[in-house]
Amino acid sequence: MEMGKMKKSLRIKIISMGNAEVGKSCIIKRYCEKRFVHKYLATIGIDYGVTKVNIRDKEVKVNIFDMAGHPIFYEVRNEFYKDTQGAIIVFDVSDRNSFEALDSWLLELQNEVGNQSEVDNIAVCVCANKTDKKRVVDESEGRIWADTRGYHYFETSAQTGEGVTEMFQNLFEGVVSADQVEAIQKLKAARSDYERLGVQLGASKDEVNKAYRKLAVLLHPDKSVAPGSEEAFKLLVAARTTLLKKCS
Ligand SMILES: Nc1nc2c(ncn2[C@@H]2O[C@H](COP(=O)(O)OP(=O)(O)OP(=O)(O)O)[C@@H](O)[C@H]2O)c(=O)[nH]1
Repeated sequence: MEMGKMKKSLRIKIISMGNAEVGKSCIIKRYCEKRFVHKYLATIGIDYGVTKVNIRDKEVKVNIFDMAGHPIFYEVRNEFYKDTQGAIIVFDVSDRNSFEALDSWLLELQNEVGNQSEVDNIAVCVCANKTDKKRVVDESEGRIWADTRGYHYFETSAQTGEGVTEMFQNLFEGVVSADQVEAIQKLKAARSDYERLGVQLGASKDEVNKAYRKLAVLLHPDKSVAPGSEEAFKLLVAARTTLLKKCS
């Protein structure tokens, strides 16, 4: 079989958070349009969809878990936080309660993910939605909330489309850097340890170590949340070990 055909496409997991009726589903639908495969799992209060996006020329599959915002669905939502790489946290600019609820959504995220370093690795975009409506929460208030927590802030309207594409693009780029994507794909597709490290046959110890370090910085599981980086890192370590043995 041709190697190229065996390459798995990259996958990322995104969730939506925010009070009921703030417009989470509408934002997602607006973005995904015709490419959105929509399955409503009514009994568990979650909408699940898959879309494909290009992040700087790399095709990435995005699994979107659209959470029901109503408190009664908490027991259903909580199991979907695991392994999340990106999150949109939405409030409605015409509803102050939904803005004031943002901290409790963050708390839910922290509680469910558990590990703080994992939480820190999640790319988060704050959406001030329904900007087409009469607002009661100013842009400056929303922006300050997001900035003080280190999140990107976007003003969106699922109705007019304002800010939606820009917000998702930013989110995806926050999850997967182009260099990481490329390094993972190359490592997985490579057919020899030399190819994995990108060194010539008969490379010296120094060359092997140098090539290893360059890739390890990108792929170390503590640093990379790009999908597949853990597996790629293992391949990298194994390739280096084998080649170093050959050098001595
Ligand atoms: N004017 C206006 N209405 C919006 C906008 N986005 C969503 N809505 C409306 O707000 C309501 C709720 O939208 P949904 O997307 O279903 O809200 P949700 O956050 O997914 O709600 P839950 O699934 O209950 O958590 C719908 O009636 C939408 O038509 C927007 O940008 N502008």
